[in-house]
Amino acid sequence: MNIALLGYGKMGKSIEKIALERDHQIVLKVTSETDTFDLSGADVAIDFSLPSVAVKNIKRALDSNVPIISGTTGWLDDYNEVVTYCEQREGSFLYASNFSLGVNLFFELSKKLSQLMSEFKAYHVTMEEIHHTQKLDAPSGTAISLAEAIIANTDYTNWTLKEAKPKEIHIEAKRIENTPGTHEISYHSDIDTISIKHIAHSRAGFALGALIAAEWISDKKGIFTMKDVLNIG
Ligand SMILES: NC(=O)C1=CN([C@@H]2O[C@H](COP(=O)(O)OP(=O)(O)OC[C@H]3O[C@@H](n4cnc5c(N)ncnc54)[C@H](O)[C@@H]3O)[C@@H](O)[C@H]2O)C=CC1
Ligand SMILES: O=C(O)C1=N[C@H](C(=O)O)C[C@H](O)C1
Repeated sequence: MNIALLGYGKMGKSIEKIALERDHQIVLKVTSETDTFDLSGADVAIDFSLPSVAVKNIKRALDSNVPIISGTTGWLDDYNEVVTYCEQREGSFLYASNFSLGVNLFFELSKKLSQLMSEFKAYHVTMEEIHHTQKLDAPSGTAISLAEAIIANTDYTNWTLKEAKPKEIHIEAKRIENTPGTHEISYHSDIDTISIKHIAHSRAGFALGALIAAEWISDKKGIFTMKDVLNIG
């Protein structure tokens, strides 16, 4: 496949490495230095850029009739607008807050745990996410996905980075040098704590998942998630 990389930072470079190993070609690399670009030679576009430019990039790919995968986090207030834009153009679009197989399994594990724990009111849930110090958004997109799924399956109402009131999920966002991404969910009672944790050892899982999604979407039309790609959940 001919791949356009919209964003050629830490993730763009990780994706390029794995794409070449899987016999794909990188036909375009867009960075903050790029003035104009042409997507006509691309079979698929992969956006790992910045929260402030992701929507523009996604719309640009849809305007060019190129299927678009987005992993950029921190822009989801505009998600519904992007879905409508894609539907109007009969395009192909897939967003995932986390492309790694491990985290997508962790999403399922957390959902099941939240359903189980919703019956046991002595426990309250908290979350911790740790990422590298260059990360622009907090909490992580993955933490938001995890929290939203807990809210959908329990009587928690919202998440907060501040001190949690009853029915709120407290998320602690830590920033530590060279940390690719760690997420831990804990259910606390006076007697004990139950925790589940996912630790990314590198960016390879995110990059491989994004490429698998790009290969999968290249001959499809519609709006998708990683559940469609991995056939889980
Ligand atoms: N969904 C997932 O599995 C993952 C998502 N992410 C997210 O991906 C995004 C990028 O992460 P990193 O690569 O670590 O960031 P980074 O800061 O290393 O790279 C960002 C890139 O975007 C480029 N850029 C700036 N303006 C642009 C524009 N107008 N169009 C296209 N590119 C532009 C920058 O020049 C840079 O190359 C973040 O939002 C991060 O949260 C990161 C890892 C995994
Ligand atoms: O910025 C990152 O690095 C990551 N961002 C994603 C997120 O916000 O959840 C996914 C992963 O945790 C790495």
